[in-house]
Amino acid sequence: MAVPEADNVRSSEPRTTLRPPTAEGRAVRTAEELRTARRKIEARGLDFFYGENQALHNINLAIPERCVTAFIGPSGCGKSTFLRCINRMNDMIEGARLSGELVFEGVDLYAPRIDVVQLRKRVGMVFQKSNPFPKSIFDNVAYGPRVSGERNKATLRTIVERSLRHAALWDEVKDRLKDSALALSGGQQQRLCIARALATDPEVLLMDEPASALDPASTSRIEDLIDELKQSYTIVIVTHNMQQAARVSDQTAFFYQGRLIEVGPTNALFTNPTNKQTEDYITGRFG
Ligand SMILES: Nc1ncnc2c1ncn2[C@@H]1O[C@H](COP(=O)(O)OP(=O)(O)OP(=O)(O)O)[C@@H](O)[C@H]1O
Repeated sequence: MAVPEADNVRSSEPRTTLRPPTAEGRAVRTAEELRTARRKIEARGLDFFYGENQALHNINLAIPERCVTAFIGPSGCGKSTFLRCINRMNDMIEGARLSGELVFEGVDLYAPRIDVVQLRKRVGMVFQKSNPFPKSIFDNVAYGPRVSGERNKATLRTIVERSLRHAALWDEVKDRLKDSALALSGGQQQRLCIARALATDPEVLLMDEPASALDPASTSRIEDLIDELKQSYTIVIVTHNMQQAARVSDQTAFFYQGRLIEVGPTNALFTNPTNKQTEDYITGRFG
């Protein structure tokens, strides 16, 4: 079955055949490029616990710089938990505990001297449900820089325009920056949230099912945007939509029951998985 061009296939749809990704029009990194890319983030023997419950087991995974890495796997397998380890969002959960190493640019993210506020500036996050603040479009994007102490109006205007352009939203909103962000469509709100995440000039963008609440046209725009953004940012995306993973990512990691079962170049993983569980999942035998 061919991959539909701009659909929004839900995980509940039957997946009956192995589908190669449509690389058409997208700058997919080759296996060699992935292999030689700088390792932006690397998990080494990472275990993660919610109290007594171990959610991640001995994860060893390198995330290459300026590439898109997709996390796939059935519900509850630990994709979001791992994503949230990268910006230490799990820190806020009582009883949560991590062991092993999670290295960002050569530094262990869980070392005692790490400044978590600084880390979250370098690692932006976009959630499944767009969550603009009940403020103007401008103030949403300017929020992060203002919190960081930026007061110069001209600088803020420059940052807002640059971020909205990067998020492919500028042309749609440039004449109504003072309007409420809540008046934007769902797809526009999600791109606004991406602009807000970009405004603090992060190096990494974490996206937890960023398009799952969007219509097909908005989904397609977000996917195009991801493809553009990877020229400048390292992107990690959690998705239930395997066709989306195939379309947007360079590397795919398959998780199952808290374990990383297989990781590899997306094209290879979808066309020729080395692990039986991966094959069963991507062909829809479970999930
Ligand atoms: N805040 C939490 N407190 C306790 N347990 C949690 C918490 N968040 C997740 N878990 C548990 O950790 C395991 C992994 O959950 P996680 O949300 O990371 O999986 P997932 O693969 O992202 O799932 P989904 O695709 O449904 O979002 C599950 O057993 C889940 O119940």
